[in-house]
Amino acid sequence: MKVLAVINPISGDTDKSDFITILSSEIEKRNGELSLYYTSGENDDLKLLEAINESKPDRILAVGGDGTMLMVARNLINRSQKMAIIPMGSANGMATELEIPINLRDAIEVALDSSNTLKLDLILINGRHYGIHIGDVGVNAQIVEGFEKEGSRGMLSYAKHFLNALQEAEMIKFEILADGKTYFREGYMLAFANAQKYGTGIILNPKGKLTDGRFEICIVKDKSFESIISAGLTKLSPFFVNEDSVEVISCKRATVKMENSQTLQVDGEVLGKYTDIEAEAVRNAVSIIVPQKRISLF
Ligand SMILES: Nc1ncnc2c1ncn2[C@@H]1O[C@H](COP(=O)(O)OP(=O)(O)OP(=O)(O)O)[C@@H](O)[C@H]1O
Repeated sequence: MKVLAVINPISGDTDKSDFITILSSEIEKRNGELSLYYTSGENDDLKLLEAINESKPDRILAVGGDGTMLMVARNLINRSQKMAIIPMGSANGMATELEIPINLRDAIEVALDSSNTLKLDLILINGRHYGIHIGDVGVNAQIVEGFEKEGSRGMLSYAKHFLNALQEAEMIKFEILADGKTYFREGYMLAFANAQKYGTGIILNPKGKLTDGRFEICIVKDKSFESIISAGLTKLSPFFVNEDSVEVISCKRATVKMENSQTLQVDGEVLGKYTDIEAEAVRNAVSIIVPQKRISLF
């Protein structure tokens, strides 16, 4: 078995050298071959494709957070290689969602030995940005933006920006065209959700399925949303955003228009400010290795 590990050296602010030692020895035990690609944050898409063409791996391990996972996933669309996730980010939303173990040895075992794969949908935003997890405008995008500007990482800093952004949150008017139907709505945020929850464990979209060829537009409408502060701080107990404060529209394709341009974040990356956002589900775009036995069924 040929394995390419795509490693984000800075994700989660953790050193990856112990992990690489364990991974090398586990691959050696299985008579496999390991190649490493370290992300630089510059031109990684192109360089990763070169690394894949050179090492011709059977499995590709995304070692980092959701951002690293998305970078690997979007480069595997229409390719035969399967990807696995080693959760080593500051928030590992997709790993949690897919029930990938947080314990590194267990995650390595799944990545190397499981034959169970899911064909995951992606969301294509404005025709050129892929998302795998959750993208949004409004209060959460402002937190991510503040977080990025400060150049800080980690949950505490996230919580600080969370509080600032919540205090300044404004109602935004949305004109939504989803699968041919028009909706006029107002809310503190609007999310394009492929998955159910954020990396913090906040469940935004309880009906989300990663493999159904659809995504959900979730409009958060009231300030009871403030209660998610506690969930943002603890990371421990999953918190359901009050059902009455979120409207969920399930669709395959949507356009959202806003009066004033709003910051858009997708999977933790700020893409810029937009007044118009188009989103489209890309069905079964990438094969992801998941544990042999999973509790929830997708
Ligand atoms: N060598 C590097 N130096 C600086 N940034 C990098 C490097 N490699 C990747 N990146 C950046 O790391 C980000 C992805 O991080 P990822 O989501 O995997 O981990 P994370 O710790 O969860 O991140 P975050 O702290 O943003 O939540 C991308 O913005 C990418 O451009």
